[in-house]
Amino acid sequence: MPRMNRHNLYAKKCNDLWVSRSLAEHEDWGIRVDAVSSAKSYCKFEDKGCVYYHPPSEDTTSTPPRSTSPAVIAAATTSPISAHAVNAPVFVPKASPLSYGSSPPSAPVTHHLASSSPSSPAPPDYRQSTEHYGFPDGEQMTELDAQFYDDSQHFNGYSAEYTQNMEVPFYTDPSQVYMSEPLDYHLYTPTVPSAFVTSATANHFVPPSSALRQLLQDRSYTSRSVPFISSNLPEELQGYHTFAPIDNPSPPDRKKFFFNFSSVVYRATNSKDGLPYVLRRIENFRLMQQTAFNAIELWSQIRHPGIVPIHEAFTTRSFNDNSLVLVYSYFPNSQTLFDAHLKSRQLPGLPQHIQNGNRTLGHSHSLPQLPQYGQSPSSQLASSQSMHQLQLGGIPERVLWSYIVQLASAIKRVHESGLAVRTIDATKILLTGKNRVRIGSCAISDVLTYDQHLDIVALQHEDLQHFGRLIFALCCNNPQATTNGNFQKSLEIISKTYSHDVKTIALFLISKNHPHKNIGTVFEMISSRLVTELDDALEGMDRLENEMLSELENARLFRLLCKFGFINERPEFARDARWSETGDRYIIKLFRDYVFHQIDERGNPVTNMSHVLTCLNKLDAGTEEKIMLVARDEQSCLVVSYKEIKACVEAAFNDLSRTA
Ligand SMILES: Nc1ncnc2c1ncn2[C@@H]1O[C@H](COP(=O)(O)OP(=O)(O)OP(=O)(O)O)[C@@H](O)[C@H]1O
Repeated sequence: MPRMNRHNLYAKKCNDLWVSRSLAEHEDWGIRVDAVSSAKSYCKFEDKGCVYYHPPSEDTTSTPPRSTSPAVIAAATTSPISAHAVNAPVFVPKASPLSYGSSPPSAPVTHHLASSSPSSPAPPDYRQSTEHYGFPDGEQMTELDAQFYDDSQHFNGYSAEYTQNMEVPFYTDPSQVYMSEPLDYHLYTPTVPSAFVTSATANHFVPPSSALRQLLQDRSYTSRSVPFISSNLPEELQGYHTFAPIDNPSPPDRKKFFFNFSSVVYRATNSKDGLPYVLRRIENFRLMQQTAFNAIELWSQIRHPGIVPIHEAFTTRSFNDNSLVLVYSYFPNSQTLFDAHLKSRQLPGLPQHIQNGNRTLGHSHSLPQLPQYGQSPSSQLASSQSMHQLQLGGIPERVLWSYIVQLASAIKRVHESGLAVRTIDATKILLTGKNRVRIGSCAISDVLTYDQHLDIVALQHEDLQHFGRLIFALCCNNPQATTNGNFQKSLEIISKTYSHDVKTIALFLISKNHPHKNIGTVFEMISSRLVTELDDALEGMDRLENEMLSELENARLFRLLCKFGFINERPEFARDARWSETGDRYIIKLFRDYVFHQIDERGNPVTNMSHVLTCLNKLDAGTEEKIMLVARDEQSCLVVSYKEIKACVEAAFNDLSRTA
């Protein structure tokens, strides 16, 4: 004997518009019904032991003559349940052991739940009094009910894109009768109309919605990935544990950026806050005086969107040498500008993952890779000028100006703090998001040269020169664009492929003895570009706000699910039927079954997220819509509104909270 359809969404009445359903049900029971020939069908086994309810025969007087027209059959078997059809009386199980409770998703009600107010002193035991909520045979839907069910025609505030994704029917066969549950706009936080903030197109700083989610997933995956634990690394060091090297080249390729000291970068987790950090270790450096760390104090006060924040520094012998370790914020999946723009072009033909060398952490290999942050998305290829710039190996001018503005702003902050950056180099500037750059490895040079008493103005001049060299390198796709006799050729490339303003600012920055050379003058020169940058940044902010708005729903539903988790099946009340099986809690239990434990006509679990989302949102909004909840023994059912269930959930939760 097949399993009973305990929470079937359809009324199982062997008549009328339920013909396709009843046919299936009969087949379930091994009884063939071969006489379905009209919209007003009949059951051939009505008088031969059919287990289903058959309405009284007076109905048949108004039955139109049977038609054998295929069109009529199709209409009868494929049309979704209509408002009128829902009006038909719902099967109320009598004493027969073979009768099944049935619950359409929303049932017309004329009998209301007497009282489910959380404040009622003694909630009724609904299991004992459910007859009141059944439908007497032949009861008709009121005009009000009909209007109510016509609600499905109302405006659906969700975008077509969303509903397409979410409204997956419960059953695979679309011809089956299923009352769709439109997502009602007032149950949700309305999103900003796409005419104002489009989420499908890329902003200069924010990729399209789907790519943004993927990007964040990838970052989160990288942050949480369990690193390969090397036996050479300390297990614990100054409150950091789980060390993993990030993308460090093997010794022969390793450059000595910091005054002939080589450095290694690790990711490690801080025991205090549990967050991942980047630890840059300067190998074989012996710090002689504590005063060298004064620079760290100054740098740690600088908070700027264009600078990787430094947190602390310490010396250690845990790596079997004298090492200096500086701790920075971790930006998962970031790349250096060198890796993003210069390295890949230097080795044409080699796949990126090979060019990336022995990358250990930093990019999630097992997840599909997004286009690299800095590499040109199609929107950046729009102009033929950008195309030309890319063909020649440089980066699109819009991206270049974005980098110039961000880096200039970061340099300005540092110079105004009386410091010099000293790490303006493609290998030390990180691309941490779409067209977002941050200067990394700050403060190291200051610690390493703490005893040299260098002239800060000269160092700031040097910063600007390095800035100019970086622009040349990015435009010409050549890290040595200004050295080794390449300067004239590089200048020609810039003149041909970029605007006059790029050439002017690049030349100004690398010039040696310009009388007014400082970061303030740089800003005067690039002022016209700031507006575009600001506009794009603000537009990106709107986009992100909009993305966040759609996530607000998650919090609502999560809170609801938590409450269900607290209330349902509490072990300490397992034997206390008065608590868990009566009143509010009983309704909540049945509602939980209604939401999560639906089964289809074959007895298979229905795992339709759309149904769950719709129900939970209606519950959270506390709508007046009524649903029929069927007891697990299928001997009784309740008709309650979402509003009443909401009150039950609140009451039960408050009840628990009070005793907590
Ligand atoms: N704060 C950070 N967050 C995330 N990743 C970082 C951070 N700082 C550096 N990295 C990553 O660590 C890796 C190594 O950085 P490093 O500065 O050593 O680059 P490099 O190109 O190997 O330079 P060098 O040749 O000087 O060692 C780079 O892939 C970089 O993206």
